[in-house]
Amino acid sequence: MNYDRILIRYGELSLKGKNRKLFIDKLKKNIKRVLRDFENIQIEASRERMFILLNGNDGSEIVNRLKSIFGIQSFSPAVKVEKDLEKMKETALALFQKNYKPGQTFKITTKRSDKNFFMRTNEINHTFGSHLLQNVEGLKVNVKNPDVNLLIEVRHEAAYMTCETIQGAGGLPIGSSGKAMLMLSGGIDSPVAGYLSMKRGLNIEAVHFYSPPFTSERSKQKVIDLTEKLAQISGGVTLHIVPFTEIQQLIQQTIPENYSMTTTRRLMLRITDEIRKKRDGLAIITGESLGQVASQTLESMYAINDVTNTPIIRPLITMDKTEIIDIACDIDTFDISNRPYEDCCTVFVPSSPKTKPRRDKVRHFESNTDYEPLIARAVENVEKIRIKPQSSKQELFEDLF
Ligand SMILES: Nc1ncnc2c1ncn2[C@@H]1O[C@H](COP(=O)(O)OP(=O)(O)OP(=O)(O)O)[C@@H](O)[C@H]1O
Repeated sequence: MNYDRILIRYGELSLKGKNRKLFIDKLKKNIKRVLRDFENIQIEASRERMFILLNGNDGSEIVNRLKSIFGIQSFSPAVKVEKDLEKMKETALALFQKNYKPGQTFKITTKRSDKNFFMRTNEINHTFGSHLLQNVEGLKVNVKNPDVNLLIEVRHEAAYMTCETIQGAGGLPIGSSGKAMLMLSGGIDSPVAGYLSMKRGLNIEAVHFYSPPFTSERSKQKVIDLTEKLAQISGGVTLHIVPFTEIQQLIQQTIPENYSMTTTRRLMLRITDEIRKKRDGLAIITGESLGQVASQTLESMYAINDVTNTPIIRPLITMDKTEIIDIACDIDTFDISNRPYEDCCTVFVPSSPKTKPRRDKVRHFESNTDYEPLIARAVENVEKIRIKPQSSKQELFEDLF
């Protein structure tokens, strides 16, 4: 008895009332994209469940790819069976024998969403439990901590059976919450902020400020590689590389040193906002975490945020560095972020930046310079790169199929 499909549970989508259809459509589209190289799979979606019909394809690789798709709470390789008691028993036994090793314990868990099915949940558990006990020698039940949990879902159209439930990535399907611009430095934090935003359904485009010759090709490559990691999750990310040298040099000449970082951040935000407008985004994402460095005190954020009314999303704002690093390791960006190449902000960092800059002061310092033409020029000269994921790696789950 081999699994012939994958049953997908939506998780949080079930809370979304009227938007449900939109979310399910997005999820279906995202799954299709991730599995586009599997030629004859079929995806069937209903309000409660989605099914991927394998039609002879490699299930282990499909399982592997599904693990990182947002909007999936959990999923199971499964078999579909007609709601005929004898056929169900036969299938349950065959499936169990395939997944059980002598000496292991088991239990049956039934989900009966077809309320017209002639047996109730407990009755199904008992009937199938007895059937397995009668047919598998030495088998024992363990309700609390079984080695094998045979799940039976009795649905309207058929019953489904599985011995595996795999944790999904959770969250909402990418694209279901709209588009936002991620300010992506070469550091540890901003890729994590991008990942968490995608997890809540945001489609992201990345914006990176680059100051050659003070920052090298290798620092640019680092940001491309980080974007590639994010693209692996979403299927593709547009990266906007903003030439920033001219503006940074002007800031050095016109702004008192201890306020130069505040102005730098304000100009980055203004430019990102201009790119956002052109790209129809609705928010800006940063990797800021409260109190982490001088630019991330509340006073600093207040002075920097002054330049725009656009929502600024800061997914890491309350997180500790260790928590951020754990996620960076999970999403495989930590080692890239740790490459020792300079960022435009580290090159121009003042020796003692103001940790509590005042908004009126920074406005005053900037009032002597017309930044508009420089901002327009930077936006005009943005280098736009569409970054696609590399082909995904195959790991784990071979033995399920
Ligand atoms: N060169 C850059 N290009 C684009 N965004 C940047 C750049 N430098 C900083 N940012 C944005 O500003 C945020 C705060 O940057 P800062 O250097 O103060 O903090 P950080 O803790 O080092 O963040 P990160 O680890 O993301 O670099 C970053 O998370 C990022 O969103």
